[in-house]
Amino acid sequence: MSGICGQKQSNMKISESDLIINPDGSIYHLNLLPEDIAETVITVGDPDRVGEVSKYFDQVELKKGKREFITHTGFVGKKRLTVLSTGIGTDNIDIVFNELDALVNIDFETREIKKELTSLTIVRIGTSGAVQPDIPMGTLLASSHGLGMDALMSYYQQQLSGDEQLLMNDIKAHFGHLENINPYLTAADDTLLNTIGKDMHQGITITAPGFYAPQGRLVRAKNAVPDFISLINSFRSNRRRITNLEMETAGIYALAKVLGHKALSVNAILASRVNFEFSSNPNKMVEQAIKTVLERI
Ligand SMILES: O=P(O)(O)O[C@H]1O[C@H](CO)[C@@H](O)[C@H]1O
Ligand SMILES: O=c1cc[nH]c(=O)[nH]1
Repeated sequence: MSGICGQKQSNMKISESDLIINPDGSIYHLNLLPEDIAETVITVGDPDRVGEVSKYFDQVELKKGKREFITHTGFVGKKRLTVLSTGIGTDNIDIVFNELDALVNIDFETREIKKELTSLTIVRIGTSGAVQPDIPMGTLLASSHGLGMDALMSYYQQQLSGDEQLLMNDIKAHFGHLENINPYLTAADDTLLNTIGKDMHQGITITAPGFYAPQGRLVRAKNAVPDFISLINSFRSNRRRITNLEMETAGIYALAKVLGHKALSVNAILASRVNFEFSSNPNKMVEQAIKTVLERI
């Protein structure tokens, strides 16, 4: 088929260069067939964490992978679950979320958008650093919002709710002097936040486009934004505050909403950036996060 360029419409075929399907019928990067994924998906950053989640499955029906994208699908009791690694960063989230959505919402035979769309439930189990002194290492934190400091959502159309817009106004006022950063904001799925995230610490998670200077770390290269952690942890909007830093949540929340999926990010806090501490036993904290999410999902 020759390529149809431009914006996709629901009655148009999506071209072979916009949506790449491998010769075996699988989606380009994830290497998955539509039937390979469950409607509830756990994402993790680290490919090695996929097995740490699926070891709790009662039955594993599928293990596939390509590059950093490792997928296991199986059952916990009667519930079918997929766990999938995204690797690091929102550039990978762009790939994972567009391809997960294509697996459920595009007919791979006709290359058309399906008439009935499926809304996936997607829960990230990640690691993160806290920026508030009362959030110690070992905390399990559910992100009420993802605040992206990367560029991903400069390339997508996004509509904010009234609440998101009010919070965004305060964010723009606080961070407006950082001329090269164009922040974006999306709330968690409310139901997931109040079920899986219930009784967890909750707060705004900043998603950074890097681990070092973009998270206020100073090793040898000089930082362009001085006192970044103080700038972050002094932000307030009514009773809302920024609680932690990592590298995927904002992209996940924003693309999930754009594509009609439900998302929550649960963070095992491995670092306290204000107390200059990093966990000596990160695996134990991640294990706790995995068990808690699997009990509640
Ligand atoms: O442990 P994961 O899920 O990868 O999450 C965090 O750890 C990585 C950085 O070390 C980034 O991906 C960050 O978001
Ligand atoms: O400080 C931290 C810890 C884990 N992951 C991050 O991105 N930052």
